[in-house]
Amino acid sequence: MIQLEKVSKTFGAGAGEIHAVKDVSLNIDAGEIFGIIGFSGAGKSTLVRCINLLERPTAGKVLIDGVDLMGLPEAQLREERRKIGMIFQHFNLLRSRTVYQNIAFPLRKSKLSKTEKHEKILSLLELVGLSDKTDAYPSQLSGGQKQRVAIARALANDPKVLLCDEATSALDPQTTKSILNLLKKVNNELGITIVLITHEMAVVKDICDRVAIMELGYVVEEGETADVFSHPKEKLTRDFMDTASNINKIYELLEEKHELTQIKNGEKLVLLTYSGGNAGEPLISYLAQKYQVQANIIFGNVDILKDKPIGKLVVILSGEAENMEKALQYIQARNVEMEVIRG
Ligand SMILES: Nc1ncnc2c1ncn2[C@@H]1O[C@H](COP(=O)(O)OP(=O)(O)OP(=O)(O)O)[C@@H](O)[C@H]1O
Repeated sequence: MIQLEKVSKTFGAGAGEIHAVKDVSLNIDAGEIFGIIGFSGAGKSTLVRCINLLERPTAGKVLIDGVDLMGLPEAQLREERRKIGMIFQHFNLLRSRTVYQNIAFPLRKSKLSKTEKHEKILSLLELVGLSDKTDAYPSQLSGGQKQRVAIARALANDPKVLLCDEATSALDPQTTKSILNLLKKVNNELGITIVLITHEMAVVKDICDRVAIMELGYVVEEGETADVFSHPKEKLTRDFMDTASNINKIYELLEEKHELTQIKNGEKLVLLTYSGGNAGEPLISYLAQKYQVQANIIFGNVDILKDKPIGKLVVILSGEAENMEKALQYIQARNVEMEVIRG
């Protein structure tokens, strides 16, 4: 549905040249929720703005349903753009207009009759749960309510795609959750493809089917959300995963040489990462039964990524040297990732 082919975007020229997006190729399928994650300055906003040509790529191609947007004359491009709605971090509502008028705004050039427009606006208000705020002004609304108005406005022209530029970054965690639920509903009930960019792992974890990770203008890793985060190839991906779990706490304890992390001669402190079915519990009892290797759990965390559990356990393993060796081999054969932190 959305194809980006070797898209690059450069700002400025000469010594001040900034390569915001470099050689990015992505295929986003119809009906999916696709996340683009990266730290500030990675190029996410620029890339997402290239999808509707709010930024014109310096090189590469943008195709929507096979139509090459960069080859279109202005009038036709405007038409194609109506298929792509967009919402922003700071909502961008018209402050001097009511909720109703904000949603009506993109319909001013629509071919719908006055009654059809009115009905459309009422149904959008119902969809986003703001039927009782028709005549309110943006200043009278909470952040979450403002974003709901922005979503209704973005859906007014029945787009096929909704681009979300840090749409929940200005919201508290509970409001974020409710906006993400609304986006899921929009995706499920209206079949709209959603591309969202965020620096928050929690957002990706909750709703993205697939994800791309950006760094310095490049997409450095991409794939199904649970796969990418259960077997991260890049350090950056691992860092994102860690921001959403308590795993960093264990690294702090290690740094402090906390007594929990102290090991005796012959012991090993290991981090086990498992995903999907290969849960930690039977593994640990098996190590004791079969190899007489004891596992003392000092930290545990389970994340649910798009319905798939990803667990992390930090354990101290102790036992006879020969048995330990076999136990470690067994762990790896079980497809549980193992990192020896100490020992
Ligand atoms: N219009 C512009 N003119 C010049 N440089 C720009 C412009 N827009 C973005 N940049 C630069 O391009 C780089 C990528 O910025 P971009 O906003 O795309 O990153 P981001 O990952 O979305 O970060 P953030 O979340 O902080 O917005 C940055 O170095 C930024 O300063």
